[in-house]
Amino acid sequence: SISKNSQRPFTVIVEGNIGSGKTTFLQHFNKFDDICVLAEPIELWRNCNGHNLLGLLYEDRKKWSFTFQSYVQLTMLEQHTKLTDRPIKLMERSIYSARYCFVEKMKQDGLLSHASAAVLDKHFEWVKEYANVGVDLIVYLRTSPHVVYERMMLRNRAEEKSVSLEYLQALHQIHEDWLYHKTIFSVAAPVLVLNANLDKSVIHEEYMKCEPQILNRTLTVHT
Ligand SMILES: Cc1cc2cn([C@H]3C[C@H](O)[C@@H](CO)O3)c(=O)nc2[nH]1
Repeated sequence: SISKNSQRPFTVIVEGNIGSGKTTFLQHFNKFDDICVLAEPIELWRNCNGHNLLGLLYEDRKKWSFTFQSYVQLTMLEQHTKLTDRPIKLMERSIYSARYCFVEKMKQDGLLSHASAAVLDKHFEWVKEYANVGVDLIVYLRTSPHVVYERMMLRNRAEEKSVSLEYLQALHQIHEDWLYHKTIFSVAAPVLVLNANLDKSVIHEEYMKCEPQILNRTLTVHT
């Protein structure tokens, strides 16, 4: 039988810490007509019917974590299932990093009650089972917490003023356990690890290394 994935484009997700260069990576691949590039829908999180959920999150994590992650999960589901006539879809983050990195961290920090986490988990499990959210390749922009902390401070995103080095270190460790050591959650697809500590002046050579894998149009029917 034709599986639910047969209509899906070759789907690549780019994962990494805050400040790991995901936007720069996506921009590098914008030039290919075959690729539908989907940046993280941060503007939706900044304006949900006029509410800046991202701002609220960083003002009071305990109060807004559930609200924020609920909306993130919906917007990422929208991106996963967004139709495109292009053979390849390249997404910044995913429904997987939402659950395995950010929700996980909020659970660890007690910012999500067990009840709230259970509701997010039920929603995630349903989506994984019944929605078209399959992935074919994960690009892991691997960085050191000190490097991304510097970049985050330089980028100076208003809402992120309160983000600490400790938070980035914890988020880094969760990404490492998930995508490098593969010791915590299931990994949805093969992982390509890039050294994303490299300076902007040479990082494009590192990105070019994975062009063959990303531009590869597997003709296999997804089973
Ligand atoms: C999927 C997903 C992305 C994402 C981003 N964020 C935060 C980290 C950054 O400060 C900002 C933009 O990535 O949003 C989050 O708290 N939870 C998330 N879940």
